Amino acid sequence: MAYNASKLDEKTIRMSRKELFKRLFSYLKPFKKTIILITFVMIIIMFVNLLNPYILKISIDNYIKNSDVKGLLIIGIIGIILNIISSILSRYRIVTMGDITNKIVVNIRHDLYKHIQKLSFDFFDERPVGKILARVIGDINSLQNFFHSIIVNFFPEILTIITVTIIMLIMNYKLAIVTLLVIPLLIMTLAVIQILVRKRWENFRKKRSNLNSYTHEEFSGIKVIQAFNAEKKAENTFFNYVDEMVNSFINAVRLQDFLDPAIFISQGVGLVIIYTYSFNLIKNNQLTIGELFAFTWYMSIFWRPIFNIANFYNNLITSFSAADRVFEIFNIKPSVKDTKENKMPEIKGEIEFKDVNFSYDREKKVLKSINFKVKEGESIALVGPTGAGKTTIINLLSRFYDPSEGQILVDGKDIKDYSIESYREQMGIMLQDTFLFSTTIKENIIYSNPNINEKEIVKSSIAIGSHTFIQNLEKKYDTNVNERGTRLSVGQRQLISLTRAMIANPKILILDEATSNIDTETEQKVQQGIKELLKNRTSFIIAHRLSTIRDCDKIFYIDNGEIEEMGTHMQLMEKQGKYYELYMTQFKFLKEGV
Ligand SMILES: Nc1ncnc2c1ncn2[C@@H]1O[C@H](COP(=O)(O)OP(=O)(O)OP(=O)(O)O)[C@@H](O)[C@H]1O
Repeated sequence: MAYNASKLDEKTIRMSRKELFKRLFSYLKPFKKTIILITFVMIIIMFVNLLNPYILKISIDNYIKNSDVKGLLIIGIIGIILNIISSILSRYRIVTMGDITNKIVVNIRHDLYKHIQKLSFDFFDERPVGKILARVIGDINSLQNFFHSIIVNFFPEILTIITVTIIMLIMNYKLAIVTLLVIPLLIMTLAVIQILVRKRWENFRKKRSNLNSYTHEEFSGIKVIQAFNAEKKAENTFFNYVDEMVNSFINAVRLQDFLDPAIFISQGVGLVIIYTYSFNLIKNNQLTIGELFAFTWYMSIFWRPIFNIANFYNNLITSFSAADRVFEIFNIKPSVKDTKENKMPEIKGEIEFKDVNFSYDREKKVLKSINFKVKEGESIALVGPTGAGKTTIINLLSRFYDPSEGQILVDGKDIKDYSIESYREQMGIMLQDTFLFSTTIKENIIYSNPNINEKEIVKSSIAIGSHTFIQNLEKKYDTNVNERGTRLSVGQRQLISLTRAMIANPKILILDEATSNIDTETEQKVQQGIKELLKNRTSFIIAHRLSTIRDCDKIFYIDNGEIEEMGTHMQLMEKQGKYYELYMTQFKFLKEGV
């Protein structure tokens, strides 16, 4: 838990190779037919490639040796035609494979995006957004190499190695066996490098993810950095992250660079063995010159796929750590379980919390035995000190989290038993963090109800009090608000966000500090609008300014995760308890302030 910091390396859970391959290969299934066609094309290409040395052998042993120019010409033309066909097919194969690998990567990214969207708040609590981005973008891009290598290189190369080995064995089995002697040594070297390198690539990905997360956070908080003249400090931290990433990269690459020399040495040793051994065979007439030329050509055809497979192997090792990171997220199930098939019927609005306990981190209890029942259409205010648990009650009612213990009933039904979508579409939620998207005001308002018409938008905006300032903007409702709505003042953002919640026409309305940043004069107007819109809906309002919630049907005073007092404003004032104290403090403060 609680891993949400750029500098903390993520813990990745390694999957077994079998499981990884199973998951990766499942993405090849939709392209089965094209892959079969491509494999067929590849076999033709391979056949032509393997024929070339044989054509050379015939040319030398049959035509050059006997000075048969006509025969040489014919076999030359056949060779050229075959190679032209092979080149055309090669081009087709490369273009088609590129297309397939791109599509596969799009599919994985799409699936991952859809999956992450369904994950519950605790998933996002536990990791910085930058680290999620690193997986959705960087790690998935690395998988493209894997698929490209596996389809473009791996299968045809394996096929080539097998066929060339058979040809070499048929041509001269003694020479072939001698040639293959170096292979076990090579495989052992590759295996050792693989074991060591995988860990280093894993480390590189973690460092890259940290850098991603830090950069994302720094640019999001650039105003704070500039306000506190902290550019230099931020820059130094940034370069530390870059250094860590570069070092981890060099560490991995250094080890991986042993792969190529290992292959070169094996190939060199193989050639020396062939020439030494074939010298005696030719002397004893057990091998012709043409056969030797053809054999060495086959040898080079044999080593080319080994090089390519080693490259593929490189990709595979780097892709394993990327795949681990991608599929690890796929394995995370939303902690808030969705009962998709069970649609929530139309909500009337009776809400009951039955012995609800909750903890974000399974350690510290944030809500303790919360019990209350609210009638249909009532407005409830949640008040109390900072960190008391007010937003947490709203989070549970909105099903952003599920209670650790107890039940939340709406119209007598446990909300856990119904689909989240069918439940939330009957709610209007305005969160404390008024988040606007970088699009127009209109798009932001209709986010909760895309089918609403212009007239309704204006009507709601007038009721909430956002219409006047929107009319004064250069493009009115079509004005772009910039990322997170920075084009608007904080109060204006709240008004837009409030209009968005209202436009959802919800049965349950939740307003968390809806008017905390709006000036007193506008607020009075907004209060009137809110009052209108609260009619016929059950609503929960969190407010620190108590003047705004005096008229609510019930007020809950929350402290330290418990409901300490409950009643109307008048009842709680008469009781002269904690609510009374808070109210009087604010009242006195305002009076003195005035
Ligand atoms: N995502 C989270 N992960 C862990 N702890 C959390 C999380 N959100 C809130 N908390 C903790 O839960 C407690 C209750 O927080 P909550 O946001 O419900 O308080 P609040 O009454 O709404 O406060 P405020 O009036 O300041 O908004 C606090 O101690 C807070 O630190």
